[in-house]
Amino acid sequence: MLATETELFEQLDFTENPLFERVITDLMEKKYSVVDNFFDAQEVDLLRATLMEKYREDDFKKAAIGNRTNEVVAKSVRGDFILWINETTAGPAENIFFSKINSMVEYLNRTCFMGILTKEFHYAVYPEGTFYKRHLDTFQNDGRRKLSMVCYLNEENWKPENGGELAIYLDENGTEKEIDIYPLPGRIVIFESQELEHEVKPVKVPRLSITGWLKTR
Ligand SMILES: O=C(O)CCC(=O)C(=O)O
Ligand SMILES: [Fe+2]
Repeated sequence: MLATETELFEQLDFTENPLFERVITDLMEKKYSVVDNFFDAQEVDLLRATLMEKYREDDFKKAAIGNRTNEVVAKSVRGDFILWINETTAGPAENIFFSKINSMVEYLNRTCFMGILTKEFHYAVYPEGTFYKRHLDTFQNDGRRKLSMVCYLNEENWKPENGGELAIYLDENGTEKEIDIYPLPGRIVIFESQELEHEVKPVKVPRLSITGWLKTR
């Protein structure tokens, strides 16, 4: 019967991905997920080299608070420098980055109907002494931001003394709980943009990353 055949094809075409399944479970249970070695050492090296090349060319801008209609550079809130990544003009490193991100997005849309339609990503460099005060990623009045994603690109020997933890604030039955996540190379953190307040603690050595948002429009 036709319907059954169609169903069968849909099943054949689908391979469960344990990593993405864990991300989904984490998001449902605690609104965030940390995946180590999402990018391997070679991929991190390539992405870091690309970031540094653009940084040296001085392409980065001081990050602003707010969107284009509400642009204020507030050093007291955040001290990072950013460069938006255009997927259509992406180089080799960024293509590797987007192909992994895209396969995860497809998986999320397919298995949990997340409805992710667009995404935006930027490189970020936090020079020594900078931070990003506690905030919610919807401060830009952008309700389309569904999931926030950060991918860390520092060198292998990142130490706790370097600071720069991502602190995520959870509400556990009315009590606040802080989770500190170190920016280890290859690690990604995904969390609910509309739900979780977070901050980047002051860094003692430059901290490199790609940050982005998966959006519903
Ligand atoms: O770099 C991080 O760990 C988080 C960055 C962040 O919160 C942001 O750019 O909105
Ligand atoms: Fe943020």
